[in-house]
Amino acid sequence: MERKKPFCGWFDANLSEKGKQEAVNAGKALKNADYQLDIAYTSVLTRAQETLRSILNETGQSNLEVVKTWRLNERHYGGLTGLNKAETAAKYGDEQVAIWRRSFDVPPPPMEPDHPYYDTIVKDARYKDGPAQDEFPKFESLKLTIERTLPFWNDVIVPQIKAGKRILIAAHGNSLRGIVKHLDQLTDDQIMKLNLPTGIPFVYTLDENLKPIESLQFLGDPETVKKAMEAVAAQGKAK
Ligand SMILES: O=C(O)[C@H](O)COP(=O)(O)O
Repeated sequence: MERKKPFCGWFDANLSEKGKQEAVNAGKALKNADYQLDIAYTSVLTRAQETLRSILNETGQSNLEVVKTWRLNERHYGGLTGLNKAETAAKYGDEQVAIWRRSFDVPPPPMEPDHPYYDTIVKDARYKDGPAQDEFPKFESLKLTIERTLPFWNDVIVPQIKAGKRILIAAHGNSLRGIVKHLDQLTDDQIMKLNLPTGIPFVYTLDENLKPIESLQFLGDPETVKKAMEAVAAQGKAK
């Protein structure tokens, strides 16, 4: 197991070598399933954009229209940003880290102006069109993440789906958990137990009322998906 995972949140980390390989594999899985796409959405963070680029290369659709928005960013991990997850668990306990990572509405501690990444993030030119400085997050729970992701889903993505477009979203564990919670109408308790695996695409086919015809379907064999979910969950354990 990899032991060096930091909380990234809005820190603009590059993909690891493993992440790059996972992105290629995700692209192959979509190609094998023969998905044709009309438009793609991603966050303003490099790791999601790199993932999307690899996927589109693999599927032979590198010219696809791509829309980037901070509203699909990973949740803002506040004062935990940059800290090693396993070391944080050793210091504060597995239970506290599980609350910070997966509780629905308990946010991590805030990112204060003396945090090493505060200026890098707040002053980053990619946020010039939003969020506004007085609304710029210092931390986000899943609840707060959903509050900024869902308006984009409803106002921008839903009209495209209604127009018959087939869409791809390359985003992050927690911004995607928000969309899954919304689509599958999961309770606050149910979403706490869901760890989305990295690098394994999942598919929704929606009916005319935008309700999933089937809930969350992964493009991977069940054993691989289960192991990948367990690996994500284990990142927050001291041992
Ligand atoms: O930003 C991060 O650190 C990860 O993308 C998601 O982290 P989590 O699985 O600990 O919530």
